[in-house]
Amino acid sequence: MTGTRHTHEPVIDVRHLVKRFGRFTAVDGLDLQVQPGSVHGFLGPNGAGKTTTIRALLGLYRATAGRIRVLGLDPARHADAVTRQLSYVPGEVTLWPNLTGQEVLDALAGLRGRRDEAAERRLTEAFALDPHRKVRTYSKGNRQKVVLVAAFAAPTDLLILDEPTSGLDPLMEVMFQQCVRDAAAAGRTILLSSHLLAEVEDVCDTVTIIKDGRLVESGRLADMRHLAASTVTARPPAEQFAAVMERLHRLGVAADSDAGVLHMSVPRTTVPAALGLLAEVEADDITCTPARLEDLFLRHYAVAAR
Ligand SMILES: Nc1ncnc2c1ncn2[C@@H]1O[C@H](COP(=O)(O)OP(=O)(O)OP(=O)(O)O)[C@@H](O)[C@H]1O
Repeated sequence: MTGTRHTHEPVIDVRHLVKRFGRFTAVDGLDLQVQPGSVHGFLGPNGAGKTTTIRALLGLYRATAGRIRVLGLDPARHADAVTRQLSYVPGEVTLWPNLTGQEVLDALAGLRGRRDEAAERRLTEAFALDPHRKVRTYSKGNRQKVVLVAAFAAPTDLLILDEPTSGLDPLMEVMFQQCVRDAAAAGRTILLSSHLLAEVEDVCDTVTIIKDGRLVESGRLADMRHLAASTVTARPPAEQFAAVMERLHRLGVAADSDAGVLHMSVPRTTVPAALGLLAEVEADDITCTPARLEDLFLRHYAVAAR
C-alpha cells in the first residue's frame, strides 16, 4: 500500500490538524512535516497537544478537521497498515502483567508479523533488561525498556516516540540516545516528542515546537540557534570603559555593567565585531557563550504559562 509513496515526500505530513474533545480544542490547526531520514523533535509544555497529535497519527483519534498522511497513508482509514509499518513507544507503558518481558516481545512481534530477533537480543542486552521476569515485577523503567527494545529492533522505517524516556535512569537515557543515532544512521525516520529540550537537542536535526495545540516554531535546530543571541562578558580597562560602551552601542549592542564587567547579549552575526573590539582594547576575562536553545524555549513556555 506504500507503493504510491514517493521517497521525497514527508514521512509524516499533517496539515491544519484540529482535534476537539467536546468544546475543548486540544489541537488547533497544526502543521507538522517530518522528512525521510530526519530525527524530528516534537516539543511543547505539558498539555500542549503532543500526545493528541500522535494518537491521531496512529489512527487512534479521528481528526476533527485537517489532513494527515503517515507513510503516504491516511491513518484514520488505514490504521492497521500504518501501525504495522511503524514503531511506537508511548510515555505510559501498560503491558500484559502475567507475561515475561520475552513473551511480550514475542507477542508484539507476532502482531507486526515481521521481526529481527538478533536485533532484539542485542538491544535487550544493551538496555540491561532481564527478559525472563514477569512484567508485573518490572519497574516503570523496565516496562519502558521492553517497548523500546521492541520498537528499535522492529524492521520499521518510522519510529514515533512519545516522551519515551521518563522512567529511564541517566545511563539508560544515554543508551536510548545511542539507539536514536543508530536508527538515524540506518536511514530510519524518527519523531521524538518531549518536554525536555536537552533530550531533543542532542539527537534531533529538526524540531517542531507547539503550545496550546498551535505551532510556535518549526525548522532546523541549527537555524533556531541562529535566532538566539550569544552572551558575551568582558572586563575592559577602566580608562576605556566609556569608550567601549559607546563603540558597542554603535554596533547595536546594549551592554550592562556590573563592577567593571560588561554583560551583553550579542546577535550571532555581530559576535566577531564585538569580540574584535574587546580584544583590541585588551579587555580581560572575555567569555562568549553561544545561544542556548533552552532560552528560546523558556520564552515560548513563559508565554504558554500565562
Ligand atoms: N480524551 C481527552 N478528552 C478531553 N481532553 C483531552 C483528552 N486527551 C487530551 N485532552 C486534553 O488535551 C490537551 C492536550 O493534551 P496532550 O496529552 O495531547 O498534551 P501533551 O502535549 O502530550 O502533554 P504532556 O507533555 O503532558 O503529555 C490537554 O489539555 C488535555 O487535558
